Amino acid sequence: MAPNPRVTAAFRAMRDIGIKEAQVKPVLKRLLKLYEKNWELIEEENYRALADAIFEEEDNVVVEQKKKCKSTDEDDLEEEGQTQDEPERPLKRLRRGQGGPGSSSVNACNNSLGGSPLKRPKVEEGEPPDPCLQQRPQEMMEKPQSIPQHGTVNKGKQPLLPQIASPGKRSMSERASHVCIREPRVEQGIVLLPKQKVPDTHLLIKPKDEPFTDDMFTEDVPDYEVPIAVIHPAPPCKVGSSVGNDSVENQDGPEIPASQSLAEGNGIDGILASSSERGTNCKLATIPEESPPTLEIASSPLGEEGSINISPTLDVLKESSVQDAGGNELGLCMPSSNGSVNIQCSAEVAELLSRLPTSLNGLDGQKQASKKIIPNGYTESEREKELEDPESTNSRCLVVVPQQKNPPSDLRSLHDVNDLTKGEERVRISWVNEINSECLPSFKYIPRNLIFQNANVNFTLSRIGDEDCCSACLGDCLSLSTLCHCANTTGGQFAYAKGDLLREEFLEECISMTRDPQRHQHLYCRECPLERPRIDDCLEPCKGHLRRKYIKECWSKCGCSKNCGNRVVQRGISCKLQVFCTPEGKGWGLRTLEDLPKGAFVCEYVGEILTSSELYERNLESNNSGKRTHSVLLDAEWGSGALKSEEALCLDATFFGNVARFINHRCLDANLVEIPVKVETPDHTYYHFAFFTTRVVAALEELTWDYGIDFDDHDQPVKVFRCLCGSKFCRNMKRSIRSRCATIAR
Ligand SMILES: C[S@@+](CC[C@H](N)C(=O)[O-])C[C@H]1O[C@@H](n2cnc3c(N)ncnc32)[C@H](O)[C@@H]1O
Repeated sequence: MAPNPRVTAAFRAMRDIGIKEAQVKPVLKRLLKLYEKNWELIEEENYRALADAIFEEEDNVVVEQKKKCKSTDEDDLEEEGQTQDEPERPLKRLRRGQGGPGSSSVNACNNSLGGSPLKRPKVEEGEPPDPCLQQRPQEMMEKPQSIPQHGTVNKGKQPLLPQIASPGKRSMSERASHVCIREPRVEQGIVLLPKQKVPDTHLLIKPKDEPFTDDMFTEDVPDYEVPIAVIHPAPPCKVGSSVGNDSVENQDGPEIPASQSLAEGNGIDGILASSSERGTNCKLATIPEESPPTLEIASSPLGEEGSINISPTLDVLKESSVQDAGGNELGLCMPSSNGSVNIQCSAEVAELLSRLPTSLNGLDGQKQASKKIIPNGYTESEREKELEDPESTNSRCLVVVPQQKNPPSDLRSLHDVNDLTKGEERVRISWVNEINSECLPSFKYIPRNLIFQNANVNFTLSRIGDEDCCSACLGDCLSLSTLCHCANTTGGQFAYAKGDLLREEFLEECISMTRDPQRHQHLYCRECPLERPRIDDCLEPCKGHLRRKYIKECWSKCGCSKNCGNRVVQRGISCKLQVFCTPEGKGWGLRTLEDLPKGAFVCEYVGEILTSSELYERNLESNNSGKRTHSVLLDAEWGSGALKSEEALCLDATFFGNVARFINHRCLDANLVEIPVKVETPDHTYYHFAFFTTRVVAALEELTWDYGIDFDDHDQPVKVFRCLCGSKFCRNMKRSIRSRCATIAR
């Protein structure tokens, strides 16, 4: 009998992700029985249910084997070490927890299974982390403190990376706003080694465990969490098209005249009202065919419509098309009175748009060349002044935002399709929606972090000692025969090699920290800012912080030139990027329009600098109003014991941010890695959060980073989105089968 083509296809799909037929067969049989031969359930999402079930099965085998392997000795650890050295095996991170004494037996068991992908380490509750891999709190703290007992008090959660903070509620919508949750669950039988968690700094009341249910897969609930950035403030009408993006040196620096944005006028364009208006509430004008070639564009911050005449006829708008850098046809989202519509637009139209009055196209910053700006945004004169007068520092890199808790809800903005940065960056960054009629969410584009209010970020020159700068250097520090002081932070070598790329060795170390944090040192705070007393006034022990590698760039006090090879992040974005609507349903994403080499700087995560308390307050407010925030916790060098709760800093890009707010998550094998960068201050609490490529990235590839979410963590304070990253190492895959089985069992 001829083999059932559906069976053959299933085998093929599994083979593609490295699963053998022998493994597939029994599971497939069981699934068919379970689903009453409903093949659709098995086939959808590229056999996700099948893959999940196979992994589930493997896990069960691991548990079984683990019981038998309790007595495994240190040889197993060595064996694991070898396994972890395998090149390009990004699933390492999924084995987190391996390597400790308590886990060695597990490793042996896992290894004996032949290293099937997507294996999750099983960890014994209460087992301590590997002393070789972690620096104990006793060693790190001024006063000794007992090691947090994982799986007991601490529940094994340990923050590892700068994370995105979470709000206090757990409704699905609120969960969407918290991107980087590194909080792997601790469950019976799971080894507790350095954990990935984004501790919930901002919760007064810690939500109870909430098991995953199938609710997120039902019809009445969005299939995945609606992206934060898309949901929050409602968009005004926007012109949505792209003509690719030109790389333009912005000679004028970041200063943009108040007149340039369509929505400017109230000082904080980009901040919109309610999230519910998103996507449907664009104030758009329908243009009947016979109507004159005038496009009505809602342009005022308050929503009044400003009328601008554009010469092309509607026919041009409707019949032509514009192509992006990849030659794809691009849609142009034009105004209409009954909602946003996608109209094909010609390159001429796109060109016309770029020739709109500068007050409308946001590009007039480029025409003003009155001041000479050095790449980090300082004018020469400002820099000189800063050197003369230490008190006058901080002037450019950080600006104190006028007090403004939440932006007024009646302000609107347009994002220029040719350059959503409005000339704030050295390059233009376009945006395009080839999928639907959604416009970009509203936010104010800022190229550098801004202090919101209370963040204690101190840039005074006097705090930078001679050992922290290279005042005697000239030109390019990377070309010097002897290394200058600025290489000290990075172990006597600069992080960068020639050509603005990271040194391979340095980059690999950073990638390893992200993908396999258990192998790296952790620090423990005496009083962890993330564990500040909540409602019960009881300070929980620190769960540990990954001691990350830093880049330390030359800065204002250094004598080298602005083109010094050790100044990369501070010069800003230089590659061609584009924000686009992802076809997979992840909302907006960021892609490169040119090939990028490995180790290249892409962009920083820019936002408002808040203390964790401020973010906490903001999240509370947001939760009440249904808005969302997305934020990154700056915790790369905590653990000295000196950091107080209110000093813990975060970046929130919800209202003010740059392109990084559009970077989506990808499990494990993301093409970007985040690295802390010190530019203006030796402070450990503040640094830049910069993204570099982990490999060569081809033009038009989406740029992604691993938020560090543990999709299996039932104890996570927020319900994370349903991951659509498409990685074969996706940590979210297993969830779907569980919820399906739960549904069927009911
Ligand atoms: C920082 S935003 C990234 C940009 C976002 N896609 C947007 O449209 O603004 C994070 C949100 O994007 C969505 N997202 C990111 N990565 C995703 C993924 N792998 N699968 C599904 N949704 C994802 C989630 O809704 C998440 O809360």
